[in-house]
Amino acid sequence: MLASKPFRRLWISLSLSSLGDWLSLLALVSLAALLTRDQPPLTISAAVGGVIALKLAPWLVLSPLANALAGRVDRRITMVVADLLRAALYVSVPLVGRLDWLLVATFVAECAALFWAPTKEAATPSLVPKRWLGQADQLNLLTTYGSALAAAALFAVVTSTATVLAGLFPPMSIPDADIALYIAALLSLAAAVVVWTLPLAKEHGEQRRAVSLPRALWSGWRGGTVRRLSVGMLGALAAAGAVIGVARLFVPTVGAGNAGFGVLVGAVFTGVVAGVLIGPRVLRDFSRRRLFGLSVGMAGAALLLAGLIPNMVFAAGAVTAVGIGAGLAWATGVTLLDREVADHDRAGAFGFVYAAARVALMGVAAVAAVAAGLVGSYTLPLGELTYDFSGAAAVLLIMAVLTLVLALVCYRRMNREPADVSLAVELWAALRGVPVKRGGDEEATPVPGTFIVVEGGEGAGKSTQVRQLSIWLRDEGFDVVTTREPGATKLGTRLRALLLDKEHTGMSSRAEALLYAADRAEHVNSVIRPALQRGAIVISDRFVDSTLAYQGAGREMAESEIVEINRWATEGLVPHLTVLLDVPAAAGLARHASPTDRIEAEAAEFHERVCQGFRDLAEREPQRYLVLDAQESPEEITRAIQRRIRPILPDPVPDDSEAVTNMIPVIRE
Ligand SMILES: Nc1ncnc2c1ncn2[C@@H]1O[C@H](COP(=O)(O)OP(=O)(O)O)[C@@H](O)[C@H]1O
Ligand SMILES: Cc1cn([C@H]2C[C@H](O)[C@@H](COP(=O)(O)OP(=O)(O)O)O2)c(=O)[nH]c1=O
Repeated sequence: MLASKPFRRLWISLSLSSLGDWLSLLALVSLAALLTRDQPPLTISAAVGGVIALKLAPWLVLSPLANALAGRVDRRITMVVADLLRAALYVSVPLVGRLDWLLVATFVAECAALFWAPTKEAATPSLVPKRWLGQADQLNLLTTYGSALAAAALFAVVTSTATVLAGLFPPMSIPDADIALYIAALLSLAAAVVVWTLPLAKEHGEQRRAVSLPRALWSGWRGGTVRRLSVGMLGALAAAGAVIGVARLFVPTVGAGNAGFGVLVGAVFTGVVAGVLIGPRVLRDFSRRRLFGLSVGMAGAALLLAGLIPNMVFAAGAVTAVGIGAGLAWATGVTLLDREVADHDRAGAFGFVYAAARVALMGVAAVAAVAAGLVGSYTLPLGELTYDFSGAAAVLLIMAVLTLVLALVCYRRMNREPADVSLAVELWAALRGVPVKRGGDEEATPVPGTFIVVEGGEGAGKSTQVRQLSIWLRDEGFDVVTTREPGATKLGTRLRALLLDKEHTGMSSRAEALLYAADRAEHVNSVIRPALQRGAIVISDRFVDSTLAYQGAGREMAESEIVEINRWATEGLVPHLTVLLDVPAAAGLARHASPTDRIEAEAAEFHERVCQGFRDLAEREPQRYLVLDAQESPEEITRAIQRRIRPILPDPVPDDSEAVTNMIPVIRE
C-alpha cells in the first residue's frame, strides 16, 4: 500500500501530525501542572483535567460543523492550514507562559485537528485503489495509536535529556515541556509541508462523508444492539483513561517528573496496542466470550495494583497490564460485535463504539484528574511507618473497583450457559499455546494453519461458496488451498469413481463408510495436513460430517462407530470452523439438472435424513459451526461466512471498513 506514492505521503503526513498532536498533549498537560505548581492541589488537577477536557470538547460540540465544511473547502488547503495553525499555537504557549492562554491554545489547536480529520478521511479513497481501502484505514488507525506510543517515548527522552542538560549547563536551561512543544510544532510544520506536495483536488476521487461524533453516539446508542457489549469495551478503555488522567499528578508522589509521566502514558499505550494486535493471535483458540470478561478483569486488577503500590517502576509495569487488558477487551469486543450485529446496524454500531471510545478515554481522563484533586492527599500512620495516600492513587483504586465489578458482570452475562470445558482447562491450554480438547474426545494435534469446511446436502451451494471464499482470501493475501471430498487425491479419484458409480448400487453401508474414510485418510495425509503445517488456510468442500450425515443419518448407521473410524482416518483432525449450508433436501436436489451419481439418486427420505443429520451435528457444537440458510442469495451467504471467518484468521482485516472507518479517526486524529 505504501508503494503508492501519494498514499505514502498522506500516511507520512498523518504520522507526523499525530506524533505532534500526542506530544503536544503530554507537553500541555505537563505545562499546566508546572504553571500551577504553587497553587493548591485542586487547582493543579483542574488545570490538568481542563487541558484534557478541552481536547475532547471540540469533538462533542463542533464536529457537525467540521463535517459539513469538510466537503466544501479545498482539501489540501484545509490540511495545510490546520497543521500550520497547530504549529503556531504550540510555539505560542511557552512564549506566552500563562495558563489561560495555554487552555485557549489547546482548544483552538484541537479545533484545527477536528477540521483536519474528516478531510484526511475523505482524501484517502482518492489516493489508494478501492480494494486497499480497508487496509489503508486500518493502517491509519494503527498509526494514530502507534504514534501515541512513539510520542510518549519521545517525550520521556526529550524531558530527561533536557533535565540532564540543564544540570550540566545551567545557563542554557529551557523548561523540558517547552522543548517538547517546540518539537511538536516542528512535526506539524513538517506534516504541512508533506501535505502540500499531495495531489488533493477538491472533487478528486470518491466522496466519503464522515459521521459527526455526537450523531454517531446518539444513533448507535438508540440502535440498542451494541449497549451490552460496548459497556465492557468502554469500561476497560475508561480504566486506561483514568491512568492517563492521573499520571501527571501521580508521578511527583513517586519522586518522578515529566519523563516519568511520558513513561506511564507510553506504557498504557504500549499495552493497548499490544493487546489489540497480539492478544487475539496468541489466544486464538480461547473462547472470545470468556476472554472478554477476563480482559476487563485484567485491566481492573492491574489498576488496583498500580493504585496500591506507590513505586514508579512497579506502576509502569502495572499500567502496561492495564493497557493490555483494555486492548484485549477492545479487540475481543470488536470481534464479538462484528459477529452479533446485523448487517444493517453495522455502520451505526461501529460508529458508536469508536465515538464512545474517544469519550471514554478522554472524558474519564479529564474527570479522573479533577477527582484526584478533590480527594487530596493523606498520610496514614501505620505503627512506626506511614502510608502516603495520594488523590491520584485513590482515583486509580476507585476506578479499579468499578472496573472489576464491570468485569464480573460481563463475564457472568456472557457465559450463562454451562461450557463444555472448564475455565481452568481453557486457561492452561491457552498458556501452553495448544488448542483445548473440547468435550475431552479429540486428540487434535495443533497445526499452524486454519481449517475450514463447508458442508451441506446436495446442491446447497458448497462449491459456489468455496470458490468465492478462496477468491476473497487470496485477495487478502492468504495462502489458500481449496479442496473437496471425495476425490481430491490420485487415489481419491479412483475411490470417488467407485463410490459414485451407479453400477455399485446396493454397496454395503459399511464398505461405503470405509471407502469414504479411506479417501479422507489419503486426503488428510497428502493434502490437508501438509498445507495446514505450512500455515495455509484450507477450505474443504465436505469432510467427516458428510459421512456422519450421509452414512450415519442417511444410512442409519451407528454414529459412534463412524466417529471412531474417522478419528482414526484423520488422526483426530477437526476443522476450526464448519460452515453448514442448510437447504431443504428437495430444494437442493432441484438445483441440479438431473440426478447424476449413486448417492444423489437415493430416495427423497434419505436426503431428508441427511439434511436433518447435518442440523443435529451443528446444534450439538454451536461454537464450531456457522449454520446459514442456503436459500439466501449466494452473495449474502458469502458475506455472512466472511464475517464469521475473519476473527479466526491469522490476520484479520474487516471488509466493511469503508462504512465503518468513516468513524475510525474519531478516537484520536
Ligand atoms: N444461494 C444460492 N441460491 C440459489 N442457487 C444457488 C445458490 N448457490 C448456488 N446455487 C446454484 O445451485 C447449483 C448447485 O450449486 P453448487 O455450488 O454446485 O452446490 P454443491 O457444491 O453444494 O452441490 C448451482 O447451479 C449454483 O449456481
Ligand atoms: C464426503 C462424502 C460424500 N458423500 C456423498 C455426497 C454426495 O452425494 C457424493 C459426492 O459428493 P460431491 O462431489 O460433494 O457432490 P455434489 O457436489 O454434487 O453434492 O458423495 C457421502 O455420502 N459421504 C461422504 O463422506
